Amino acid sequence: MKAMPVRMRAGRMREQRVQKSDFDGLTTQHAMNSTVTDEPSVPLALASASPRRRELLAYLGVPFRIIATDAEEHDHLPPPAIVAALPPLALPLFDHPTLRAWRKAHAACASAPDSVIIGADTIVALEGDVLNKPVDPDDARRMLRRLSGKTHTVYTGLAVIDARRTDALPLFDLVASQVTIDTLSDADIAAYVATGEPLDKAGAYGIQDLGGRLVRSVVGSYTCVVGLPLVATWRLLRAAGMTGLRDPAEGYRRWLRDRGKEIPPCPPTLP
Ligand SMILES: Cc1cn([C@H]2C[C@H](O)[C@@H](COP(=O)(O)OP(=O)(O)OP(=O)(O)O)O2)c(=O)[nH]c1=O
Repeated sequence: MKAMPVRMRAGRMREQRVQKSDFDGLTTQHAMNSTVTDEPSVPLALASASPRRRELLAYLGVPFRIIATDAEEHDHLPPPAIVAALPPLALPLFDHPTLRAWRKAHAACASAPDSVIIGADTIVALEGDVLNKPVDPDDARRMLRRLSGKTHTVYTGLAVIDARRTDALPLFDLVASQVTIDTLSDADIAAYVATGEPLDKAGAYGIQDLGGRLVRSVVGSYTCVVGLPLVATWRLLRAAGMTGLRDPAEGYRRWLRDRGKEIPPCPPTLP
C-alpha cells in the first residue's frame, strides 16, 4: 500500500484508507484492476491491523478504511447483552473470537462514527486449549509440535457494528474450519520457524503462505483459516445494509488466482 499518513489516536489507534489506487505487494496490479467495484452504500471500516484481513476484505470489492486498535487485549467484562448474543462456544469467554472481534469493532466506533465497522479474530483450538499467536520462536516450535499429525479447529469470530446506531445489537458470527496438519519432524518445524512466518499467526502457521505445505486437509472455509471468512463477512455486511459487495465465491476465486493458487476441491474446502 502506498504509505498513507497514519493518524495516531488515543489508545494506540491507527487509521488508513484503502481504495482503488491503494493496494500493494503481491496483488497490486490485480487489486488495482479488479478488486474495487463500487462505492459502498455506507462507509466501511475494518478494525484490524492484519494484512491478511485487509487483503481478503478488498476482494469483496468495496473501499474501506482501516482502524487498528489494541482492544483484543482488554479483559473488562462486556455488557451482558453482548455476552448473551455471542454464538455458543465451549471455550472460556475471554478467548471467544467473536467477543474479541466485537472488542476491536467497538473500540473503532469513535474513530468512524459514520461507518459500518467489522472486526474479526482468529484462534486455533486443540484438545480444549487455545493457541493464539506464539510469543517467540520457542513457543512457535511448541505449538507446531502439538499440532503435528492432528486435526484442530480454527475459529474466526466476526462482529459488525453500525456506528451510526450504537443502540442496536451488533451482528455476530463464528466460523469454524477443521485443519489437519501433517506429521512434522523436528527438522521440518525448525526450518519453518526459521522463516519467521509463524510469529504473527494464530497456531504458529499461515496456511496461505509456506505454512500451506504443512497442511494435509481443510474441511470448511479456507478464508476462515486465513483470518476473514468471506462468505460470512459478505452475509453480515449485507445484513448491515451494505450494497455494492462482490459475490464472495467470485472474490475467493480472484484472490486465489492473484496468489497463483489452485482452487482447493470444493467441498470439503469452501470459500
Ligand atoms: C491459522 C492462521 C492464522 N492466520 C492469522 C490471521 C490473523 O491475522 C492472526 C490471528 O491473530 P488475530 O489476533 O486474530 O489478528 P491480528 O492480531 O493479526 O490482527 P488484529 O487483531 O489487528 O485484527 O493469524 C493466518 O494468517 N493464517 C493461518 O493459517
